Amino acid sequence: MHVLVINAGSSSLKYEYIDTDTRKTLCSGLADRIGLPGSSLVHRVYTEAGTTEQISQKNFPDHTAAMQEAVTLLTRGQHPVVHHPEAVKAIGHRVVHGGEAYTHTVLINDAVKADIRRLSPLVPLHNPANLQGIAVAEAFFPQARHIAVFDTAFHQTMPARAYRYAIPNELYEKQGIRSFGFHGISHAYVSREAAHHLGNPGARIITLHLGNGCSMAAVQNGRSIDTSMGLGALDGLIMGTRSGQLDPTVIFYLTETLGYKPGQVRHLLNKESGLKGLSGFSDMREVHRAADAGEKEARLALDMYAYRIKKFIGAYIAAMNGVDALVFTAGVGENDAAMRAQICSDLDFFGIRLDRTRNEQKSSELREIQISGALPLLVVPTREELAIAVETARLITDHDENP
Ligand SMILES: Nc1ncnc2c1ncn2[C@@H]1O[C@H](COP(=O)(O)OP(=O)(O)O)[C@@H](O)[C@H]1O
Ligand SMILES: CC(=O)OP(=O)(O)O
Ligand SMILES: [Mg+2]
Repeated sequence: MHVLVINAGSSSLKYEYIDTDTRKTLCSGLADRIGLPGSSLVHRVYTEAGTTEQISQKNFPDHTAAMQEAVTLLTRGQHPVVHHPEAVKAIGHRVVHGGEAYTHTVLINDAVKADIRRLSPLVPLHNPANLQGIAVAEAFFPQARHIAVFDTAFHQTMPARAYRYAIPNELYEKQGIRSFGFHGISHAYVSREAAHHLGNPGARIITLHLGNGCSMAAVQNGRSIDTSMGLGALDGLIMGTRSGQLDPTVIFYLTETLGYKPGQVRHLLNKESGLKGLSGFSDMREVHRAADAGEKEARLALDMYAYRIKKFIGAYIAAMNGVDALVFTAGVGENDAAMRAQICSDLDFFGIRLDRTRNEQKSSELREIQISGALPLLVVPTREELAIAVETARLITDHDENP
């Protein structure tokens, strides 16, 4: 089946057109800086002959304008991939928050959209953008079936002892306040690839998704049993611009003593914190450059980032009474050998011992980076879009076979 996958962010729109039978991406695109000056769309088409790239430097005032351009390039670009928008029959959308109701992929209808909207305050950077992506795609592809694949769904297997907060019961029972966890599409995909590689479906795996947003998961028997994000996508690890875990007292102090408004606190913790708050840079490559140039704040940011991750590794080894593999994925996890080395340093008590040469090698395939005989340390490139496409195709096939 051919599936168009849409991953809408607050100021970006990513898409991939995937053949789920061959697992091949036929074309992909990224529009960024939507609504800002200097927006652009990079559209790539992959053929037997190689990759062609078309860059559109137009200004995209909103996601609709970016999608319009994507449709134009898909149908009438230098290498059209579909001949008419009507040829697109299946569209898979990444939706970040699905709450407790969505443990699986679903066909999008008005009730599903209302639920995604209701959860928006919990993930202000994500669900509103996802809804916009759905609206725009529905307008351009009214004949297609639109499917939501949720970042929260994989973590719905967590036991109550992991997902509950120690606050009065009625806040869970009546208001639904609990931990959900995110990046589930990625944690599920890379843990499955790792278990397959190890030949052990029951493996205890710790997955480290280190991108702009960062989270870890403890996966046992293919099920998430704990994860570092919570009610929203702010808890846990230090991220590009998000704080990760902190004592809630910080929030009371900001609002009650320093006079911050709730919206200012939300902005501070989502957009001005993390690596950016510590070093001035949200992009890990720039933090490294600054640290290498001797900037102490950047060095401390790297130390804090790695230290936080080490503590979660320890926690998840305890949660699973052991571990069979660690899996690094996403932008930092896949590409940043120096950070992987810092995270793995001084964890030999757990059998974690990195091989320097293997760690430095670059590849777009799954690979092992531990010294021989040590705990498997894997780098597994995440393919969230492929995972969304496969889920979308599966749901549509199920529907058609059992209408
Ligand atoms: N070679 C690299 N070395 C270090 N960090 C990298 C490298 N390539 C990408 N990154 C980092 O990966 C992060 C983005 O990860 P990515 O998974 O693409 O994010 P997103 O959450 O937007 O999908 C950025 O902090 C970027 O600096
Ligand atoms: C949930 C989340 O943090 O997603 P992203 O990494 O795409 O921002
Ligand atoms: Mg990502």
